[in-house]
Amino acid sequence: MLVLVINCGSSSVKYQVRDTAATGEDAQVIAKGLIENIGGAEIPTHTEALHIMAEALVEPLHGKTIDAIGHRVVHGGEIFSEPVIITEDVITKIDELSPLAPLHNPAHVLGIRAAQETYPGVPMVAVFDTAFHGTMPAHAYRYAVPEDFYEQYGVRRYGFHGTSHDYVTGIAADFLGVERSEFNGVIAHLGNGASITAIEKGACIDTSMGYTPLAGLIMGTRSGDIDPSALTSVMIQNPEITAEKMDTILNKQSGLLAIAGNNDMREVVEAMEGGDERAKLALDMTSYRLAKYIGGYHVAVGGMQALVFTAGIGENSSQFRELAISRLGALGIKLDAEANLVRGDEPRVISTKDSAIPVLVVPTNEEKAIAEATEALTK
Ligand SMILES: Nc1ncnc2c1ncn2[C@@H]1O[C@H](COP(=O)(O)OP(=O)(O)O)[C@@H](O)[C@H]1O
Ligand SMILES: CC(=O)OP(=O)(O)O
Ligand SMILES: [Mg+2]
Repeated sequence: MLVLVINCGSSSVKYQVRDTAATGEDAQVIAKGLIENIGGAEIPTHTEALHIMAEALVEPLHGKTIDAIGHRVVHGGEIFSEPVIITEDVITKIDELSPLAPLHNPAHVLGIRAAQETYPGVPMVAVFDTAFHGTMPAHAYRYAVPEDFYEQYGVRRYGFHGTSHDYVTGIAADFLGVERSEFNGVIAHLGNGASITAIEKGACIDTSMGYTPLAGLIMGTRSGDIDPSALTSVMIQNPEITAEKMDTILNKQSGLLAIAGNNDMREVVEAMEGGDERAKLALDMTSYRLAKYIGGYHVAVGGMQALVFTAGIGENSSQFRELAISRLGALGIKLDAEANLVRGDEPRVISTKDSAIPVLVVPTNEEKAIAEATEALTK
């Protein structure tokens, strides 16, 4: 089956056409691309972006047609606990969840509408980042604020990157030769956005992102956890900082960017190695925060059988992994410095044989997971 996977961001569209029947990643990926700067003069809306994508796909498709389209949707609220066929009602609900993911959901709706125009009649599926986290118990997802916040505004922890955490959990259990339903682990998805998930018996019982993808770990441009009173205090002292401005500051002008002056992990590591103090502080803060979460989730899952790194930084930055793992001595975790330098697309162990808990690197593949979910609902 030929599945077009679309990940519509606010100003970009990432896409892949995958042949789910082919064997191996290289054979499955028929075409992929990234269209940026939507909203500018050349590509004013998602409709034009999808036209550009459709044009770019004509040649690699060789006259074959797309059988189904899978859309990554960041927020499914409490409504969607698994992938669904997209209907008018589903689009309305994704739109209604926009206050919970103002950067993401409105773009998804535009992308779905544009895909309907560009590929009329092709069945479409929405795959939600939040869905995998639906198994969290109330003591993990509730916040200790008045009941009304939850009842009226849906204020609770939802969690994100679920497609990745789910996929990586399955691969890690397989790799360790453990039944997924018996697997307890901690998965660190470290990309531009970063989140960590506590896995008990193969399911999510806690995760670091919250009501929005701002919470938890320190990320490229997002602050992660911060005392909310600090923000209200700053806003009271400086009324020019409106709620909208504060939201932008915390999501786009914080994290590594705020402390190190750069949000690209490669460049921050390079700067630290060159003696840059700001870069060093930023990496110390980021790895310390991560290590605290790992310790906490080790307790939450009743003792992890493995710690797993994935996504852009988790898969590629041996330096950042080393910084984080060097803080985990209390858990008896020991890094194998040589294994940590090995690169590749396969799951691998980066801890020593006598490490109390194995540490793995497992490459994620959200597009593959979305294509498979789309196929399952449309074939
Ligand atoms: N070779 C590498 N070494 C260190 N960091 C890397 C490397 N490749 C990518 N990264 C980092 O991965 C992050 C992007 O991760 P990715 O999972 O692609 O994010 P997203 O999907 O959210 O755009 C960036 O911080 C980038 O610096
Ligand atoms: C939900 C989220 O943080 O997504 P991304 O990592 O793609 O920004
Ligand atoms: Mg990502």
